[in-house]
Amino acid sequence: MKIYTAQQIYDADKFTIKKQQITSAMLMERAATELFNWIHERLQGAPVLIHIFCGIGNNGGDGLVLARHLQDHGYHLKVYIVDYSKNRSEDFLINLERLKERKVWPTVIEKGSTLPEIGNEDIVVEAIFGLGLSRPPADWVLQLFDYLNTSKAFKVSVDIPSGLYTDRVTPEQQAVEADFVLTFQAPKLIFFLPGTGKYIGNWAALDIGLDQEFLAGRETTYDFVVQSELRPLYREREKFTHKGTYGHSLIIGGSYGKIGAVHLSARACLHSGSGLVTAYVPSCGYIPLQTAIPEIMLLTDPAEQQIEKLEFELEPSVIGMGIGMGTSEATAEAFSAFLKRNKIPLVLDADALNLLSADKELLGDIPPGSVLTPHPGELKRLIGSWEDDFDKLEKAHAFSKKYDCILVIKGSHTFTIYGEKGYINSTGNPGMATGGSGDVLTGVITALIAQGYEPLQATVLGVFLHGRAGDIAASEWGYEALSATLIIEKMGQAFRSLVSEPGKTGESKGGK
Ligand SMILES: NC(=O)C1=CN([C@@H]2O[C@H](COP(=O)(O)OP(=O)(O)OC[C@H]3O[C@@H](n4cnc5c(N)ncnc54)[C@H](OP(=O)(O)O)[C@@H]3O)[C@@H](O)[C@H]2O)[C@@H](O)CC1
Ligand SMILES: [K+]
Repeated sequence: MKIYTAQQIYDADKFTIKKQQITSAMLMERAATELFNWIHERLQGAPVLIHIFCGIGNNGGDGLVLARHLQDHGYHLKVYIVDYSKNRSEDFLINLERLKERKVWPTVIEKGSTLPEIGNEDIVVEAIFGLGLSRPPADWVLQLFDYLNTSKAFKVSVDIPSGLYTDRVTPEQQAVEADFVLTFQAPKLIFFLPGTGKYIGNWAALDIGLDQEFLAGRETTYDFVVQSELRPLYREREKFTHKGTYGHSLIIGGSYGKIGAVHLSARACLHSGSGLVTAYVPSCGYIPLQTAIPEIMLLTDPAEQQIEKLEFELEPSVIGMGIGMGTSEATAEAFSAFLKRNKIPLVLDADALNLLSADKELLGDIPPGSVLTPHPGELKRLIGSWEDDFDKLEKAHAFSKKYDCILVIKGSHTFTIYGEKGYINSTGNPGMATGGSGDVLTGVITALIAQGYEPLQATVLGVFLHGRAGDIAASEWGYEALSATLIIEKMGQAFRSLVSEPGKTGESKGGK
């Protein structure tokens, strides 16, 4: 699902109006009717009080159309005009008249107005600012946002939470904290970034009939990856194949006290379809791993407690490395010498990333197309600190281009960055913020590369499947009890869900 910029949406809006020979007021009618349908389907005429706060632009116009439909269907409502500018849009004015024709007279809220009482059981719909916010709102408007935020009423934002920009974060950012955002046509990038996503409890994208051909022809930087896009990538197994068909993964890592990380990664790799899995660990890992996972093979470093040599004859299809490896001087030396010799594709995680951050010259030695999977702390060490999420993305793209690597920015919505493009994951849940979850992801991506998926496909698919497995596990265990082992146990179901379940599109969890 492409993520369009505000300008691309405005362009699609104009194009659609021209091609379909409709007026902009008709498009607004269509958009706001979708809003109404969505709300009406859920409320079914319930006698709840709905407060609709409208701005004076087209976002406010949407609010007015919604108010008219709600009125026509007998809902209880109070409508307010947040009068932050005298520059009313044409379609706002048209719909204000239409509302007045129905004897609904909105209350004007301006600087110094007493704000309306909002009951805990009421519903607030806010259509104050949409894509058009271009400068900081006046203080009294910010106070209104605060007032809405302190209310316990369920808050729905139209298109985006008022106060958020679509292309930047400001340090003093103040916005409506929406329980639900009903957004037009496609989700916006800010829904998925930690700094702005926290204003969005949940969201749904409403199809307002913008021209599909025009939209499909737009180049976008980001894609919100949904199941229907991944299904064609998935390669079903054929009958006359053998374990050699599905590659040989080598998982390198572990140190005294952290052999479990390799256990998780290797087991995840095994359960994600790698034909063969070998682990390379310090000697102390031999017995526990051999006992715990009989399906894998083991190579051991001559050193007992940490990796110090990193030499082996094996020629695997791909290597996943760094998990639980430690960053001692001896390990760092072995790692650096290994990178100079190695030509095999790499998936680098944890301490491999920390060693790369400590000696950035090593980045020149990683094979092109390698996958790096940092969590936020590791990312900061790799690309340097950032001012806000937009700055972070810019730095991540630059890093990916400079070292020709795939960067996985782990988070509530994991971003996979490769060159100019970014892929936003749609699966996963807060229960997955647990030790070992990242080790599992490394194993999953490694397994997919071993099976012949291109590294970028393997990463995007692996991140999705890892999150899906976590979602399946969470539905059984809840967030608190979720563990990395439970995620691995659901990998099979995650793969199966790709082919057996219709993909959910257009609606998702937010960042709260
Ligand atoms: N495109 C589509 O596909 C469709 C779009 N639709 C809807 O239109 C919405 C976009 O509407 P919009 O462009 O009129 O902008 P909106 O967010 O209502 O802001 C109003 C105006 O406020 C102004 N302004 C800005 N900052 C300010 C500030 N701090 N303090 C004071 N004033 C400020 C600024 O005008 P300015 O003063 O800069 O001339 C701005 O234009 C979109 O989110 C969606 O809901 C649907 O109806 C149909 C399909
Ligand atoms: K809004």
